[in-house]
Amino acid sequence: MNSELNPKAVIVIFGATGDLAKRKLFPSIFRLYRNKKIAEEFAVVGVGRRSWSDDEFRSNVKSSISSFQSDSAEADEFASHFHYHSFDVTNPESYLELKGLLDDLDGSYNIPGNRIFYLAMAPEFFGTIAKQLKTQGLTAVQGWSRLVIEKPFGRDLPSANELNDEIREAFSEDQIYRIDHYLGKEMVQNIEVIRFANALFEPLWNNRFISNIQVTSSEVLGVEDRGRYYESSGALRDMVQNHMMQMVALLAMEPPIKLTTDEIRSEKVKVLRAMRPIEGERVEDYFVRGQYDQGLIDGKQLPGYREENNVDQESNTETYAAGKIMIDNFRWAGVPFYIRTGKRMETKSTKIVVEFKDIPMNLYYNSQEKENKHPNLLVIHIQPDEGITLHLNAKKTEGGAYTKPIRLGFWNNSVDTFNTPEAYEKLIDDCMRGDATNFTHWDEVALSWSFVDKISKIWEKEKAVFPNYASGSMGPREADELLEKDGFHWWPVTELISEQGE
Ligand SMILES: NC(=O)C1=CN([C@@H]2O[C@H](COP(=O)(O)OP(=O)(O)OC[C@H]3O[C@@H](n4cnc5c(N)ncnc54)[C@H](OP(=O)(O)O)[C@@H]3O)[C@@H](O)[C@H]2O)C=CC1
Ligand SMILES: O=C1O[C@H](COP(=O)(O)O)[C@@H](O)[C@H](O)[C@H]1O
Repeated sequence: MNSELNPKAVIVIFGATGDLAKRKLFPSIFRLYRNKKIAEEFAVVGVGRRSWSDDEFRSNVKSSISSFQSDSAEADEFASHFHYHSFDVTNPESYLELKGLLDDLDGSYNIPGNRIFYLAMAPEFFGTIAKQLKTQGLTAVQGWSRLVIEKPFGRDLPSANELNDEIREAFSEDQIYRIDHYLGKEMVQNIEVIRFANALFEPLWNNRFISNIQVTSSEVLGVEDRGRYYESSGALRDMVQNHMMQMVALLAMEPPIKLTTDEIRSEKVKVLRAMRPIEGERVEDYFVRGQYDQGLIDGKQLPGYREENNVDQESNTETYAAGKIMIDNFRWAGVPFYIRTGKRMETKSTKIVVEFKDIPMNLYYNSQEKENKHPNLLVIHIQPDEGITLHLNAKKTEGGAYTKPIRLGFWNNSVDTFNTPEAYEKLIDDCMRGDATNFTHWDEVALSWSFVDKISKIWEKEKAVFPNYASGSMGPREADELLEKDGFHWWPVTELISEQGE
């Protein structure tokens, strides 16, 4: 792992007048600046078509950080590092002007030619920008050049391949940082630590002791103003292909021989290769889709997906997906990894539940005392609360040989609330330091698309009976049946918390 501390660099944000830049990128850069994680000599160049002046751009930056700073001198100093350059990225001539600006900034901030090109724009522009950056000489610098690419990375394997070929003409794989913001989340990064730094878990982390693993990422928000994008995506492409599969890979991978980018990625790739392909008629046995209907959340009546802006009234797009992933290798043979994700669900929550098998003979359990049986669970709370709870059995105080479930908990929020870095902050920091561990390698992207494409091919061909779950629920009934037929049930995310949690 490369970790150059406090590197000096120019960050060029393509799409700097957009939503992502304002909500995530500027606040993250500000926190890095405040925590002295970037050198004082840094510059940010924003690119967009709008004809903003530097001052207009800087006031947009300042308004994006206003919620966590009140010192206007500090905000002014921070914003003074930001420069705006208006141009249409499809116009090749404009890149030479940008080059001139970057060279000047290198000189005035004493930056040794280190550049991050952050593409916070629609993917149709990624190939063009990458090509122009190379052909117009913006990457021919003394320092390093890195390309950060936002999602979506294609909408299937062929389109992802095409996009990859385009950007690979200008940047090598080790210069490309494909963002999966879940990999920047504190507790997602903690999966490896929980597994590989605890003598308690790793010996049990296999099909002899684990009965199933459940990964839930539920959202209360609907599709909001992203109907156009979402109609051509759906939950499978939007969440499963990237975030859900990455979490499964981290849960299932073998211990890497070293904590280096290549070793970790190589173990994740092996998991993705071992995933049983789900195709043809098997899709309905392994995967369930849903689309939200109207419903009540927090007392508010909300519209169904088909009534949202830019959504077809007969839309066949899924806003919910659940599935059973089987990893056909020695460690995991026979252990289902259940995943589910959806919009307009009961609660916003991302959790992993590792359910352990019962012990060979449980003295405290008989058929009359069914409620006594509580499997051991390890729950990794990813968001909104961050922590771990271990569900065990202890003696019931009221006499008799009865047990009661107890929980041992660790809550990250209560230790480190303010300082827990936001996902984008960590990822920008990693990229500045040249650490690509928490970004996805092309091999991971390709294998995930290959898995997901087989399912979407069937779903696109067969019209679903939608809508099939009410807003404010936990998804369609078929998702419960998916587990019931294996003798399991979803652990309700709202009941897995403790008083310290959500
Ligand atoms: N917003 C979010 O929360 C998330 C976004 N993403 C991804 O990030 C990317 C950006 O999303 P978002 O910020 O929401 O998008 P927006 O639509 O808000 O912003 C698009 C940006 O692209 C610029 N732009 C568009 N066309 C051109 C052009 N021809 N030349 C120069 N600039 C252009 C716009 O500038 P102008 O209007 O001034 O021309 C604007 O700055 C997308 O790939 C999206 O999928 C990923 C995860 C979350
Ligand atoms: O990538 C995406 O993620 C968000 C959910 O992210 P989270 O960090 O809030 O869990 C999702 O809303 C969006 O549709 C998707 O594109």
